[in-house]
Amino acid sequence: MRLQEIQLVNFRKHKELVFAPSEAITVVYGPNGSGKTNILEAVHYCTLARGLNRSLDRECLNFDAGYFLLQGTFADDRGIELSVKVSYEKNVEKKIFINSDELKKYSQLIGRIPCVTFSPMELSLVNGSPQERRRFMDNALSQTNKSYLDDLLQYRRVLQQRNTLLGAVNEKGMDRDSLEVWTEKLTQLACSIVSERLAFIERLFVYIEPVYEQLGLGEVPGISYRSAAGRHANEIAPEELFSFMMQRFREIEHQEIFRKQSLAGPHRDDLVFRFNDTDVKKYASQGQLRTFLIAVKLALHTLVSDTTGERPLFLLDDLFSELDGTRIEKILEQLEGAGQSIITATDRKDGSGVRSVSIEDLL
Ligand SMILES: Nc1ncnc2c1ncn2[C@@H]1O[C@H](COP(=O)(O)OP(=O)(O)OP(=O)(O)O)[C@@H](O)[C@H]1O
Repeated sequence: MRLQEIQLVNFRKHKELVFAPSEAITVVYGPNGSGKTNILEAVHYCTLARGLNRSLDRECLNFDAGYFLLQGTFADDRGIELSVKVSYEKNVEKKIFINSDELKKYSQLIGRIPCVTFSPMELSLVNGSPQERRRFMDNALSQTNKSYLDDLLQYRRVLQQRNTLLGAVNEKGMDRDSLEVWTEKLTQLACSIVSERLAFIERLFVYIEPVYEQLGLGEVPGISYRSAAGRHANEIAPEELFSFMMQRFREIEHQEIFRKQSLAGPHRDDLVFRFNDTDVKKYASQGQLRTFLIAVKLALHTLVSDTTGERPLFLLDDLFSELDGTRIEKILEQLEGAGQSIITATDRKDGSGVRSVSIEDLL
């Protein structure tokens, strides 16, 4: 998948801007605060119906404007074009159109234009809270697996119902039989989510290893799933997962009623990233942390590409900072074979397959 052209009207800093990247690597360079990330964010809107780093629609509206409009033209690897329009008016829900047809739900856009991002804010995936890592798995899986997204949305609804019920048992002494029904429902969905996540992590690791090998830095990555259900879920046979989780819920029922919330399940699970057999979060340097995140994203890019048959768009914000020259060259070498990448940086970068575009020339 590649972006042919995008037009921005009243989006963030840009009143009007047209950007047409090259088919391989484009580096958009310029001073801090000149609006480079704003362009990546606009592309991200057209692929995932939202801005980068969970920004709100109204935050993306230019300070002096009452609406913003984005129009992107994409072409898949077979050359079939797809146009996406996102329009937002102050205090009104945004509208998204694919080839002029308005989408009923934003989730209909997910997966149509596969996209992988790297942004310094995403370093929290490696060194931040478990929620960030769960979000990473959920976003990645939702792009490639529609039934995962359905299960996840249903799981969230059931979780809410069960938490309400736990509250009712606690406060009003409600009968626990109905709790058992909701525990079963929750466990069924939890099992499919955890199984999909485990398979995803296993596959992702298969892709991370060669990325690190090609980087040739002598650093060895590792990744594992940590289940709030007690022990490493990847040690449990899939057919035993349901009874294992049900048993776990029985064990913690008193605690759950006391706290009025569900204390086990995929909404509490985590990932552990390792590096040379130590926890990345605790021992990696800034540059190593960034390299780890980039390696995860390069691996994800290949995984999505192999799963969907379509090479995702690669959006990389502020890619080069805190990386030494060797790391930058090695990463660019890997991006060369990855389809279209759009990178932002403060300085121009020249090299094979790389086109540098000054932000000033776009304004
Ligand atoms: N809604 C908005 N309306 C107008 N200007 C905005 C809006 N949101 C952000 N900006 C401006 O956009 C600029 C930031 O743009 P952006 O993050 O794209 O910069 P950048 O070139 O990527 O910078 P850096 O190199 O520091 O990452 C800031 O000057 C900010 O004030």
